[in-house]
Amino acid sequence: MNTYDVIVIGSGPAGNAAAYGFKEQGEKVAIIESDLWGGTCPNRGCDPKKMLMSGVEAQKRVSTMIGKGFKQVPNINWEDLMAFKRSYTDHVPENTKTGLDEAEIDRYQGQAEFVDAHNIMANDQTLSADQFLIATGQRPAVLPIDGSDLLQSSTDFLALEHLPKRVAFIGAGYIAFELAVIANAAGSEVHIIHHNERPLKEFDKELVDDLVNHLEAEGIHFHFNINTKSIELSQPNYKIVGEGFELMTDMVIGATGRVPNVEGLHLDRAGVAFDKRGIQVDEHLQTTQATIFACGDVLAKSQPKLTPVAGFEANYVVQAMKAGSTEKISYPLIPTIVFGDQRLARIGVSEKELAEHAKKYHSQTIDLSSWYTYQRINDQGATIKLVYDEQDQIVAITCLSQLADELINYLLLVLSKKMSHEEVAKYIFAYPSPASDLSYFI
Ligand SMILES: Cc1cc2nc3c(=O)[nH]c(=O)nc-3n(C[C@H](O)[C@H](O)[C@H](O)COP(=O)(O)OP(=O)(O)OC[C@H]3O[C@@H](n4cnc5c(N)ncnc54)[C@H](O)[C@@H]3O)c2cc1C
Ligand SMILES: NC(=O)c1ccc[n+]([C@@H]2O[C@H](COP(=O)([O-])OP(=O)(O)OC[C@H]3O[C@@H](n4cnc5c(N)ncnc54)[C@H](O)[C@@H]3O)[C@@H](O)[C@H]2O)c1
Repeated sequence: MNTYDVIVIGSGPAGNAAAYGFKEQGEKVAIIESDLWGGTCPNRGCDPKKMLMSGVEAQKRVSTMIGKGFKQVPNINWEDLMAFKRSYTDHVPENTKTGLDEAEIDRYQGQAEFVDAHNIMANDQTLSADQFLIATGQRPAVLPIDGSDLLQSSTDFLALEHLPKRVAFIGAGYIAFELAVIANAAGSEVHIIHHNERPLKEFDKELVDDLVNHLEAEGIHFHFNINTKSIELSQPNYKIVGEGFELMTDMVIGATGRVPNVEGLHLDRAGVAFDKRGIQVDEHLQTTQATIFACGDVLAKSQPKLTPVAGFEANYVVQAMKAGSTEKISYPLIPTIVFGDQRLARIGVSEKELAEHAKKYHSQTIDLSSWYTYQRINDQGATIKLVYDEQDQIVAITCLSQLADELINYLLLVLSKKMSHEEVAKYIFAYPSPASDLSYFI
């Protein structure tokens, strides 16, 4: 039987980063992956989505300049854009494997199943280790409705050879917004069906409403307060049925969240507790079994499920597992972005906290469209909202603009370092750029 110091389960951003970390610490390490090496982010998540989004960004930059030197909005050729995406994704599993091999981290392909707290099976082989790290991520949730087998997922969308004429998304979170923008820009008729009237509920309502208005003007159809009851196959199309609602479409994407990959692991045999949100861990990312830790999307934790969060936890857990005991994990500020031609980005105290203690906070919304940074790119929807506490300290910021993804990272540094206006004003930022506006916000 092959024996290791540590076995990592899952080769996504969490597991892969941790495996290298253990190796650098001089441990004998193995990693088990049941599907594509590299995990969700580079194969069927962030990275392929952003490759497709780059086509949208190029198109939308021209469309905001119509009448200002440009006459025509360019069409997106889906097949070519997909080939561009594949030029990256096709190499991810092989490159991931090569990297692990070069680092002398043993790889096993197969669904990992615990035998007990020190032994695991992968592809009929039993492996043993002193410690395990579970980093098995999440998969798309499937709505429990009639015809749920007809639902497709973000994974299917990101691999579409040909774009259907009509696409409907059920759910109005990150995935629906981002993929809807891509499909709409590439020429599909796009519908987003949501069960209440509050899409993207982790983001500021005022700016979400602005984003919805912008996307409606771009041609995306929103249907709020629709409880989807069933999906029917109406060859060759699909009929989505809700109360007093029917919609014909060519593809239905379920985008109602993601669920942790825990079932196949036989966690009960290893004494690892979990619930429907994921694996339970303490503040050292240790599970209910002392020798088994977990990190990344599979955790039952409230931190957003994002690639940089998975990487942060991986770095932490390598130290925690090696040292036996370290300080509790302490998360820095975590910025989040909904990508699109208009990007919605936020940082700081959660919308839930702001709503629950509304009296403690006050805010200011600034229309940035006439600021030179945004005027020069004709970004007419550019807005920033700053939320302050009773001491007038900034506690949360939401921005909506073509440059929000850049701006939020500068604001992350300013907020993390608790920089005052005077401190920000000491720096000379390159002009004109989103950074050169910083001292006017802070
Ligand atoms: C469409 C989409 C877009 C996204 N966009 C962004 C974005 O723009 N920015 C961002 O920060 N995040 C984004 N995310 C989230 C990001 O992809 C995840 O947060 C990140 O991949 C989590 O990493 P992980 O290693 O925890 O899990 P994963 O990347 O999911 O990796 C887990 C791995 O474990 C494997 N596995 C599962 N069970 C077993 C088992 N029993 N045995 C062996 N292996 C197993 C899986 O096959 C998988 O490869 C996006 C996600 C999706 C779906
Ligand atoms: N840009 C990014 O960072 C990015 C992009 C994509 C995905 N992600 C990650 O992937 C996760 C999953 O994304 P997601 O969009 O699937 O989940 P999500 O949790 O962001 O959104 C799911 C949405 O579906 C709605 N919903 C739930 N049940 C419904 C029903 N029966 N009918 C209609 N709507 C329903 C919810 O109210 C919610 O708005 C995200 O939370 C995030 O962690 C991140």
